[in-house]
Amino acid sequence: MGNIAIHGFGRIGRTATRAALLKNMFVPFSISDIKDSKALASLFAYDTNYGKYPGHVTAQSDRFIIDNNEIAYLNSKDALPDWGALGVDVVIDCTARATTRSGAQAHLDRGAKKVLVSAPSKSMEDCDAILLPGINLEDYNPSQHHIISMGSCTTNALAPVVKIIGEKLGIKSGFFSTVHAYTNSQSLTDQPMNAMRDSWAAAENIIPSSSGAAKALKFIWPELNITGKAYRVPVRTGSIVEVNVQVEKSTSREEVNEMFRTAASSDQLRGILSVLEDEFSSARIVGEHHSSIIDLPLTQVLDGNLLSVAAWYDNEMGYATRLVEAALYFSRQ
Ligand SMILES: NC(=O)c1ccc[n+]([C@@H]2O[C@H](COP(=O)([O-])OP(=O)(O)OC[C@H]3O[C@@H](n4cnc5c(N)ncnc54)[C@H](O)[C@@H]3O)[C@@H](O)[C@H]2O)c1
Repeated sequence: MGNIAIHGFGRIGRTATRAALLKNMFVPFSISDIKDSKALASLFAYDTNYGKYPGHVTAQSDRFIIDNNEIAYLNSKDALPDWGALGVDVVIDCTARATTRSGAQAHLDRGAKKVLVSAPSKSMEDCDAILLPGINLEDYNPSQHHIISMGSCTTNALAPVVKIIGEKLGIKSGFFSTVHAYTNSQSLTDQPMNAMRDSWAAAENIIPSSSGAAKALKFIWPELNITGKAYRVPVRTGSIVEVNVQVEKSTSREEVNEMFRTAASSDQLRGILSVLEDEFSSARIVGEHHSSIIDLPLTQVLDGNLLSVAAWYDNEMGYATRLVEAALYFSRQ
């Protein structure tokens, strides 16, 4: 297995590290950020969304000690780490700065072999592939794919839904809307932001927003005719995407729900897709490692061909778990 580095130790970087360590997947070779290591260690140890890390966490200026693992801390305020000299193979970029090709290429120029971007790239030209666990990870081509985007948390929640409905019933066209927790890209109180709607207080508003999920899905299924948007709402994590599609083949609510039950226990989607039989709210899925959790009681079918399906996802933990699984996969190829 090659060395994996976490670059950007914010919500996704810390949650990915927690998932990698607690699921015994790997110990990151290094963690890098531009902030103080002690502050970052404190945030890792005591997390508002996931509670106290169940182990020992301390920091010095150049390292974290988590459990019995010493993990190098590289402050990259002035320059990116020299990945080649360090022997790092896969950099998971969780800073939002690698969504352009030049931002991601900077890691390759510093000697990394692969960059895994924790977001949708700005355009198809800004990455070599969009690869999602359970969907198309096996399309990874080590000689061609060096900058890999894993899409967004919403992409990963939507993809199993689109895959199953597409394969079993055929999708003519459709819309999705995700009701999404707020994130650090929004404002705590009102202030002008680049995206106008982000200018209003995140914990006090329902904020319509764009979603890059449809664009990322088109990389996987170029013929897919789906588009959608997001509504950012005042929860700290935990989101739900509703997909409304017209299907080719007439179906029933019972048939659709049975399709998802079967898919959730399939080899390809076990651990990625799950189903809820009972009625819950978003608190139910906070901390879940599955990245697409179908709320079966919400499934609706109108006139046989108009279908509505809702999938929950912990936008942090579900996505971060897929991210470390993907990084591990690339590091082993
Ligand atoms: N939060 C979510 O629910 C979520 C889900 C999926 C994907 N994402 C994506 O993941 C990325 C990170 O999101 P986040 O919510 O973790 O953001 P965040 O603001 O919590 O974390 C970003 C981290 O990157 C660090 N950073 C900034 N510039 C840096 C630099 N030049 N070098 C090193 N570190 C730097 C920051 O100090 C911070 O710790 C974004 O692209 C976001 O779209 C977020």
